[in-house]
Amino acid sequence: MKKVAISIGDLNGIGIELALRCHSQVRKLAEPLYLIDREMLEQAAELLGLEIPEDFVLESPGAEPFTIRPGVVDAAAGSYSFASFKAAVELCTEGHADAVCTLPIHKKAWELAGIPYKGHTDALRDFFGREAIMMLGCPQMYVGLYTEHIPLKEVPEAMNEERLTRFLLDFQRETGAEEIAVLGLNPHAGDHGVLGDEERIIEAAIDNANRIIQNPKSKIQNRPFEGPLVPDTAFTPAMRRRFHYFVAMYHDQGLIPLKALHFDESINVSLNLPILRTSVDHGTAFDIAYKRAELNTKSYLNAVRYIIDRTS
Ligand SMILES: NC(=O)c1ccc[n+]([C@@H]2O[C@H](COP(=O)([O-])OP(=O)(O)OC[C@H]3O[C@@H](n4cnc5c(N)ncnc54)[C@H](O)[C@@H]3O)[C@@H](O)[C@H]2O)c1
Ligand SMILES: N[C@H](C(=O)O)[C@H](O)COP(=O)(O)O
Repeated sequence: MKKVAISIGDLNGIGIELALRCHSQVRKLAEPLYLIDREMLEQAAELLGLEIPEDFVLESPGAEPFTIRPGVVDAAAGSYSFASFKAAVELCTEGHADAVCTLPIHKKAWELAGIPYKGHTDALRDFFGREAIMMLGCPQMYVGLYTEHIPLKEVPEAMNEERLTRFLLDFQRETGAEEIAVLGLNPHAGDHGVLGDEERIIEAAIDNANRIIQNPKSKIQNRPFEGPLVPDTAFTPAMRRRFHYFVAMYHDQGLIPLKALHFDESINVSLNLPILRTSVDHGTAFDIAYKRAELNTKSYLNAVRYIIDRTS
C-alpha cells in the first residue's frame, strides 16, 4: 500500500474533522501518516466529540502546540499548519512517503505567522525551485491556472509569451491531454483588439507550443492547444463535452466555473514538481468548523484516490 503524508491543515478549521471522519475510508486506499502531535490531536478530537482511531499513525511536525480556537484566524494555527505541511513534504522527499495530501490552510493565518508564501503551491515552487502549476478539477473538467495567487490588477503584466509557452508545454506534458482549451484574457477574447490586446501574446504562445509539440520526436502529432477562446463561452455544455482540460489566465476565470459545477468532487493537484501533491478544492470553512455540521468528504477522498491512481 502507498504511504500518503497528510498535512493536517489549519487546526481551527475543518481539516482535522475530515481526517478523523474519513480515516477508515482512507485506510482502505493507502497508509496515511498524519503530521500532527498527539497532544493537538487529542485536543481536536475532544472538541469534536470524536474517537481517535487506534491505527491513526502520527508524525510530529515539530511545531509549538497551541490552544485550538474554532473558526479563528490566528498566527499559532498558521505556524502549526505550515510546519505540518513542510514536514509532510520532507517525508516524501526523504522517501518515507509516496505523496503528500494537504488539508486546507488559512492564508491570512500563514501571513500572521510570518510565512512568506501565499499557499502550498507557492511554497512548493520555492522548496523545489520549479515552476509548479496549480490545477484543480475532476475527470469531467480540469483547469490549469496560468496566474493564480496574485492580485487581479497584476494579471495583465504577468502575460508573457515565453512564460506562457513554457506553461502550456509543461501543462500538456504533465497531464498528457491531447486537446486543451486556452482562454483569452479580455472580454470576448479582446474582440480583434477592440477590447484589449493581450490575446496577441496568448495566440503567439499557443502557436509556439503547438509548433514545438509537432516536432517529429514528440509523441503527440496533433495541435493540442486551441484558443484564445472567448472566456464567457469557453465553459458552455458543448465546450465541456469537447474539452476536459482548460487553461485559464487567472484564478477566478477558471475556478468560478469549476467550483460552480464541481465543488463537491474536485481536487487540487500541483503539477511540474518532483513530488506528487494533491489537496481538497475547498478551504478551512471556519464558518462550520467544530460545529458538527455536515461536511462534504468527497474532495478529500478524491484527493487521496488521485494519488493512488497516479502512483500505482
Ligand atoms: N487547499 C487549501 O489549502 C485551500 C483551498 C481553498 C481555500 N483555502 C483557504 O481557506 C480559507 C477560507 O476560504 P473560503 O472561506 O474562501 O472558502 P472555503 O472553501 O473555506 O468555504 C467556502 C464555503 O464552502 C463551505 N465548505 C467548504 N468546504 C466544505 C466541506 N468540505 N463541506 C461542507 N461545506 C464546505 C464553507 O462552509 C463555506 O460556506 C482562505 O484562507 C482560503 O485561501 C485553502
Ligand atoms: N486556489 C486554491 C483554491 O481555490 O482551492 C487554494 O487557494 C489552494 O491553493 P494552494 O494549493 O496553493 O494552497
